[in-house]
Amino acid sequence: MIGRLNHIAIAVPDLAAAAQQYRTILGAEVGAPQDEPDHGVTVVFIQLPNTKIELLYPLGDDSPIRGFLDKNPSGGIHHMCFEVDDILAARDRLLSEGARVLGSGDPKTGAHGKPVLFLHPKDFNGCLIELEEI
Ligand SMILES: CC[C@H](C(=O)O)C(=O)SCCNC(=O)CCNC(=O)[C@H](O)C(C)(C)COP(=O)(O)OP(=O)(O)OC[C@H]1O[C@@H](n2cnc3c(N)ncnc32)[C@H](O)[C@@H]1OP(=O)(O)O
Ligand SMILES: [Co+2]
Repeated sequence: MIGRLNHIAIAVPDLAAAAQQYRTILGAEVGAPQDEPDHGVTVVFIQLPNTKIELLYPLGDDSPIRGFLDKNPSGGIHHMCFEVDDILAARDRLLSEGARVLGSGDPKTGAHGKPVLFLHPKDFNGCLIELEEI
């Protein structure tokens, strides 16, 4: 069911500083900040040869990553995103296996304009998993 690793997301306390670090010290190809109000974050994507890094910064008062940054003030790996062919079939299979799908359970449109869902970290060894339909 899960396919390629689409991105690894890192929540950061300073988005501009983190982007600059990846651009200069790590010599990576760094995109421009993208506000995603529907998700409560501003994101910066870093293109790598085999996947992407998604830098995350809270946007708005009820950002879902605010709590994470309060607990991890220096930042940290926030989630992994796997690609799936059919996100509704994936969701239904996960629910039938007892996994929790976060939010309403219906996919939202993610940063790439594709449907995404999130699975509770407590159900997957402490890792927050995002699924993105390709
Ligand atoms: C533009 C879209 C973009 C894209 O790629 O397309 C995105 O990726 S948007 C990314 C931001 N959106 C989300 O993360 C949505 C899903 N996340 C959530 O709904 C929340 O973050 C949630 C429910 C996972 C955690 O919320 P919160 O921290 O406020 O809740 P709790 O404090 O009750 O946490 C419960 C429990 O989970 C642990 N936790 C929280 N976040 C993570 C994490 N990222 N990885 C692993 N574990 C996490 C937290 O420490 C609590 O554990 P406990 O042992 O009970 O303390
Ligand atoms: Co993501």
